[in-house]
Amino acid sequence: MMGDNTLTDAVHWRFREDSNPYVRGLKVALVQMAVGSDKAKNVASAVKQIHRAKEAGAQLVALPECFNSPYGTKFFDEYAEEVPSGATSRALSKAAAETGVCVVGGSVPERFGNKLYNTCTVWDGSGKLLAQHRKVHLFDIRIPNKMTFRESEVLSPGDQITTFDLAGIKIGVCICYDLRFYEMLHLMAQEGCALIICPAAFNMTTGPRHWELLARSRANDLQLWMALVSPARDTTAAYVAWGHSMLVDPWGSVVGQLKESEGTLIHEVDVKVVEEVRNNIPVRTQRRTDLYETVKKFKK
Ligand SMILES: NC(=O)CC(=O)C(=O)O
Repeated sequence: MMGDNTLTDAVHWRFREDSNPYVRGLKVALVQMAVGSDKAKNVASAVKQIHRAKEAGAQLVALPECFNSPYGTKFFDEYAEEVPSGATSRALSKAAAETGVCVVGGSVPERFGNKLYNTCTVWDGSGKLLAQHRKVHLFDIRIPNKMTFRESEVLSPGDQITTFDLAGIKIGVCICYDLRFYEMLHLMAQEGCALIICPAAFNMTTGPRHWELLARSRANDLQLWMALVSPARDTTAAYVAWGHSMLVDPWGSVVGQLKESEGTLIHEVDVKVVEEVRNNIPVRTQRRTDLYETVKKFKK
């Protein structure tokens, strides 16, 4: 029997023939929004998009990295807020409670004591803070004649690996540069994640080279769904985001992708595909850990 069962106010699972925990679908919305210099306007736009995604049937709505602030080290201090008492946190919590959807709040510059972090907050459908991820790997790179960026000049790195549970589906969160660190995402897969959500703002140098490559590689290697959410491209900004928010299935296939302008990608994440791929290609049980063991444990 197929039918709709309501387990919580926030999440409506679509159950199919059996009670296998992987036999579930979750409708996700990836909001590729324009981000400008007006913080209140950015937050209002995010709230509006959460409501619109809910109307379109989304059960989980994800926003991009730095959705309330321009992306750049010179902006973080000015735009930073405390979590969860700041205005942006309060707006996301309210939007989640009003719509009953889970909100993965991209990221915001977070002030904590005298430190700043690049932080993603996750809100359940009652508006409660479900998880908080501080970008673990700061974006410090130097590509001669192309770009230099040093988040560590102003930000501190997080020291937690973040996963949360949404009515039985384990979901991991990483932020942008974190995506390049296979070991951390491997641990999320090992912990049972079926989906990893990555709010991210790649740029015009690394975006065309690595964005899709990394999304598909992680999905394929870890045999799970990968959702990457970027701000829309603004060619007048100090840092020009690549855009191209995308959803990749556990086969490594891109099932949906936006272009560079504003838009929302809505798609069902079928958790059953995770099990299917892992059964069909059982690399998880075929590792030669007698020869190598690079990823060992999940430190809480
Ligand atoms: N902005 C980032 O954190 C990462 C990025 O743009 C890249 O890895 O490329």
